[in-house]
Amino acid sequence: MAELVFFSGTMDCGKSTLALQMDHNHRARGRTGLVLTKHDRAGESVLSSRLGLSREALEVRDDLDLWDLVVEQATHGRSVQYLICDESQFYTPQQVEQLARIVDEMDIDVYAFGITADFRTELFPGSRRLIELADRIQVPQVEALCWCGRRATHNARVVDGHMVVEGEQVVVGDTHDAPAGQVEYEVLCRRHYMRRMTSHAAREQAGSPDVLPFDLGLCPLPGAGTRG
Ligand SMILES: Nc1ncnc2c1ncn2[C@@H]1O[C@H](COP(=O)(O)OP(=O)(O)O)[C@@H](O)[C@H]1O
Ligand SMILES: Cc1cn([C@H]2C[C@H](O)[C@@H](COP(=O)(O)O)O2)c(=O)[nH]c1=O
Repeated sequence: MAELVFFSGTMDCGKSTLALQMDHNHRARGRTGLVLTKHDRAGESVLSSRLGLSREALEVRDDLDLWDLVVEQATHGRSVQYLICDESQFYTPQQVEQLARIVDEMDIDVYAFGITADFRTELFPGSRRLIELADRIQVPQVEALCWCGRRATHNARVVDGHMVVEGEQVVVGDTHDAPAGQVEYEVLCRRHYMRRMTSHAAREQAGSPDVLPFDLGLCPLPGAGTRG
């Protein structure tokens, strides 16, 4: 029986890599599917992973009806046995409902990949609907880590090293250093998310003669790589 599976984790935990691997494995066994994405960092109509792999993908625009898309493929004699849906946090709730219908009424497997919450810890509307409707929610095996060494659970938005908690929900970006004044992201454990303690802020505090180690949450200095 087909399933709607939501592979969900923080940024940079390997979701897009897994999406590409799953597509590869299905295709290697002669199955035919569609690969979709929305607002990938690498640009339009591409699904890219930080490991360097990428492939062409169908860009999901807000007005795209995913049910109609699959029906149209079938009408043209193209068999669809699975869907890979990356960056699914950006899909509309209606599109997620269309995915569930595709699973139930067409018996097609749908594998969705995405982050659950934004930089304010609020659920993206698409992710909320996926959590509500998915047969299974699966956490990728590779953990992204906070600078302190703990498992990262939150996505922080950072500008010039400082965490921001206000702004547009959607700003496409990466976890690498961004040019001055531009948005980048850093994954943090909850403790450091709550304290707004990015790696940059922790380094600044550690350098200050006024700060005791306790102020860093008994954590080692950034880069030390052990848990506090
Ligand atoms: N140079 C590298 N060598 C090995 N693994 C890497 C390298 N760069 C990135 N990665 C892996 O890729 C993961 C990010 O993969 P990606 O699929 O882009 O993540 P996501 O889609 O969840 O944001 C990192 O957590 C890391 O495990
Ligand atoms: C937290 C957060 C993230 N985004 C954007 C940033 C990236 O373009 C994607 C996540 O991609 P990844 O493959 O999981 O790294 O989402 C955003 O727009 N708003 C946010 O709050």
